[in-house]
Amino acid sequence: MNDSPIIQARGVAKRFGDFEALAALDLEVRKGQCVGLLGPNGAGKSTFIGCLYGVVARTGGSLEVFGLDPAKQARDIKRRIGVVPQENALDEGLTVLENMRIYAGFSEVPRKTADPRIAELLSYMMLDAKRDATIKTLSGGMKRRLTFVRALLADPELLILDEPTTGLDPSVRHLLWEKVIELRDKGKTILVTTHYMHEAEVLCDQIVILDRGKVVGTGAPKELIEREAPGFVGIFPPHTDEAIKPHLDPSWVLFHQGRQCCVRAPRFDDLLELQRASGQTALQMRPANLEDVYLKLTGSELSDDE
Ligand SMILES: Nc1ncnc2c1ncn2[C@@H]1O[C@H](COP(=O)(O)OP(=O)(O)OP(=O)(O)O)[C@@H](O)[C@H]1O
Repeated sequence: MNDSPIIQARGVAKRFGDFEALAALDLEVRKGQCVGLLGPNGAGKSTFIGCLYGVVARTGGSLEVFGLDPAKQARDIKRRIGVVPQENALDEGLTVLENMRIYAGFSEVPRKTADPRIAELLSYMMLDAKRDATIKTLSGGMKRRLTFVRALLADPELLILDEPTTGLDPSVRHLLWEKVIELRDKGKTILVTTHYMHEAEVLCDQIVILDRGKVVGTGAPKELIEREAPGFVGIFPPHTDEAIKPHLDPSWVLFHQGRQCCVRAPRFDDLLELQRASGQTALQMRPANLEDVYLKLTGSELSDDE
């Protein structure tokens, strides 16, 4: 069995003039993995996706997708990738079916199989009743569902989802998650960018966190939490820092989320003791999660002495 990686990036760099959008990015994605690429706006996620797809020319490093170089063999790679871009890019004046047919043509789906495949996918995403509706009459959630199944037309080996659920209501988000999990369980390889940490925890078995073009953290969600931000977080109301600070153990971490004052401590009981000693009541106490890791690694977690 060929178990070479689907994506192998070594030291991938991209400069736009003097600006370094990606600096020496290493990433390996194996068949059947769902890998999440996280990072603040401008971290370089879309630039990397562009490099994979051959639309952005990297300026350094080596990159292979299915063992091929996107700088030289983009066409062969594109044929095997399905992309859900940040913007839906549907033709608003045409119907659902017309959009799917046009895309089937781009994706080189043979004419004979295109219509049955389109029918199957519209039904898969519960869009069959909208087959003849014009795109401009669809809701945002329907357009996103259509963009999602459009990416599946050629039954791609690798699916790239660029912020697939941004701005969607929770019911559509959950539907898309269900479908991504189904595809992952069937052995599809998936690369997803997202700003939703919970989405990354639900979908991804590996996470890569980028900040200003550099990898700042990588691992399975649970591993990352254990390594970077273990324990429990108490979220206290604004302006409670002064009351809390004298009661902190040096090993605990004080940081801010907006104006709220947060404390991460190893044990839940530590937070109960902190409440008692400081006379402050936490708004919420919860196990640390990927958001805590993200805030720490991308520099948003301000420690006491910063
Ligand atoms: N064609 C370009 N010319 C100059 N700079 C660019 C170009 N494309 C991207 N950049 C810059 O490269 C950096 C990385 O951008 P990129 O779109 O990859 O970030 P991102 O992580 O995808 O952000 P977002 O979450 O907002 O989509 C940004 O500072 C962006 O302004």
